[in-house]
Amino acid sequence: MPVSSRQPSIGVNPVSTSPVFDVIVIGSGIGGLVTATQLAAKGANVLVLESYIIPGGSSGYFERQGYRFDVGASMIFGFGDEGTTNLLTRALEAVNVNLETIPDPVQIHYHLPEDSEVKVHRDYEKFLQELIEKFPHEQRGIRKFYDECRKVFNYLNSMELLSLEEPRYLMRMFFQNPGACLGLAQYLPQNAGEVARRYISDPQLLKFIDIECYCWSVVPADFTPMINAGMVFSDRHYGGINYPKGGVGEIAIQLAEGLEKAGGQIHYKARVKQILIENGKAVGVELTNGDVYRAKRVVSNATRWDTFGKLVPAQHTPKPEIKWRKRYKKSPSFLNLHLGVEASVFPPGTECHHVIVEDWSQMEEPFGTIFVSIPTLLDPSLAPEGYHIMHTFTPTWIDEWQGLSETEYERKKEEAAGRIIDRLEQFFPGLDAGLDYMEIGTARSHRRFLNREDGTYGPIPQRQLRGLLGMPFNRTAIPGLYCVGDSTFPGQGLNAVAFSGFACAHRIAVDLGF
Ligand SMILES: NC(=O)c1ccc[n+]([C@@H]2O[C@H](COP(=O)([O-])OP(=O)(O)OC[C@H]3O[C@@H](n4cnc5c(N)ncnc54)[C@H](O)[C@@H]3O)[C@@H](O)[C@H]2O)c1
Ligand SMILES: CC(C)=CCC/C(C)=C/C=C/C(C)=C/C=C/C(C)=C/C=C/C=C(C)/C=C/C=C(C)/C=C/C=C(\C)CCC=C(C)C
Repeated sequence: MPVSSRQPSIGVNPVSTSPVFDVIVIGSGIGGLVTATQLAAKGANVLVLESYIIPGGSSGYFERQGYRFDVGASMIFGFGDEGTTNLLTRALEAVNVNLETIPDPVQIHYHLPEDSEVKVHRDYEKFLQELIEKFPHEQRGIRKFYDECRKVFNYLNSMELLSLEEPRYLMRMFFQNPGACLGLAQYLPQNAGEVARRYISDPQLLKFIDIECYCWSVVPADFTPMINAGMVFSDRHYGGINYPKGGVGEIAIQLAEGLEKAGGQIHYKARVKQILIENGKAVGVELTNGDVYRAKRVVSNATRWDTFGKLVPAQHTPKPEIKWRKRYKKSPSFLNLHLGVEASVFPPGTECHHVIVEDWSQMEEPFGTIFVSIPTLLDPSLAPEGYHIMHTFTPTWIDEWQGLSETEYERKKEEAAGRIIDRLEQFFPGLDAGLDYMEIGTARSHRRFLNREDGTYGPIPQRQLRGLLGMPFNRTAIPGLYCVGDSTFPGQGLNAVAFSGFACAHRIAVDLGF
């Protein structure tokens, strides 16, 4: 129950001063849910407030005509069963829930300019051999670069992954594993591009390293933190990429169930209007319906642009946030086509995930790179018999979709979808004729359904930065207010926001004495 439905806003004394909850989490993306479940498992009294009708945010799902579509990407890292980097497996286990997963033998099938193709096999040696066959003169460089990524991953995978804002944890890690700590400290300021160029000089191969980074970080290798590259380029061979049975949405469903089992609460259709700040400290939230909830700590799983400027009024934006915006900007959003397609369009041997770049000069441009996932090749239960789901997406900015009448907007969506399907025909002949269902989402849909300013996929560097050094951790300059999710260290990706959730919960647990 809310404390009161008529509470004063910022700076005004509250009716009640006793906090009801230990922690309120705004938003049930995977970042928010991992924070909430970790804290509930430690005995904290946690409330999650989600504006939508189900949990998950960009990792949610929707159902249409017998299809269950993933809202966001279907390639999920962090689902291994060994080491410490399997953060999704660990987050579920912490609240006694679990998920069956299906291994994917090939992470990505790249379709590159000049009809070049590369498959990233789960088997590391098989992938390296395939790449070396294309660039035999770079045999040594290829191995050195990917081995160095593996070194970073091995450091991470050998230590408990918690809050880097907790000095006692850092000291403990340092005494337990000084080599890994010093190794990671050395890679924190580096980007993948500079490491790649130490070993590789062929411009075409460097372009391949760029698309290897771009397809998950939406920036080329020179802008992609080496720690993140180490994680992504190794987890896929270590056994971390697995598709959750029942679809990506199951991760959030299970976490929400685990949260309730552990004594936490989650309220849907509960949109937070503002974070209440008294005497400079975050003390609770007010919903759009006027309900007020108070807590000792408030966590925002919204993006930093939505947190500071909307949930915290613009005049209260702390100085470090203004500085952060000079370093990072919003990435583009995506045009998403969620398609139901006749199974005959995909011959045996078709891989689940594809990345298509027809012209290197267009890789970073809107509509330049096309992403495709066909998750029903792994879990057929998500589509009616004889059909597959095909989720295809390509970067687009919000500006493309603003200021249009409803009819113009619909027409523009249809035209853009038609162009993408035409381009996909050469890789999946018969696609157009095999279409059974199509739903088109734009940057506007992301903004509306995911509450993400301009529908952004997340922060990207404004200019070349020093690796991950500029990414903020979970505490903010406002006492009592924390951020979690892709606007915090180490950035975009489910496994990345799961790390952010573990770290946020750890810091709060220490702050509250749990
Ligand atoms: N394959 C993958 O790795 C994959 C797949 C899907 C998503 N993702 C990643 O997940 C990351 C996003 O996860 P996240 O945890 O940062 O957040 P998110 O954006 O997925 O979720 C945020 C949640 O907060 C809710 N919310 C926002 N403002 C609110 C308000 N005012 N009141 C109530 N609820 C509010 C939203 O409705 C949403 O459910 C992205 O980086 C994305 O790339 C990755
Ligand atoms: C003490 C001393 C001396 C020092 C200290 C140091 C240290 C300790 C440090 C540490 C650090 C750490 C821990 C770090 C961590 C990190 C992490 C965890 C990271 C993670 C990451 C992850 C990631 C990035 C992921 C990502 C993913 C993604 C993004 C995905 C996406 C996807 C998509 C988009 C899809 C695509 C599609 C197709 C292909 C179709």
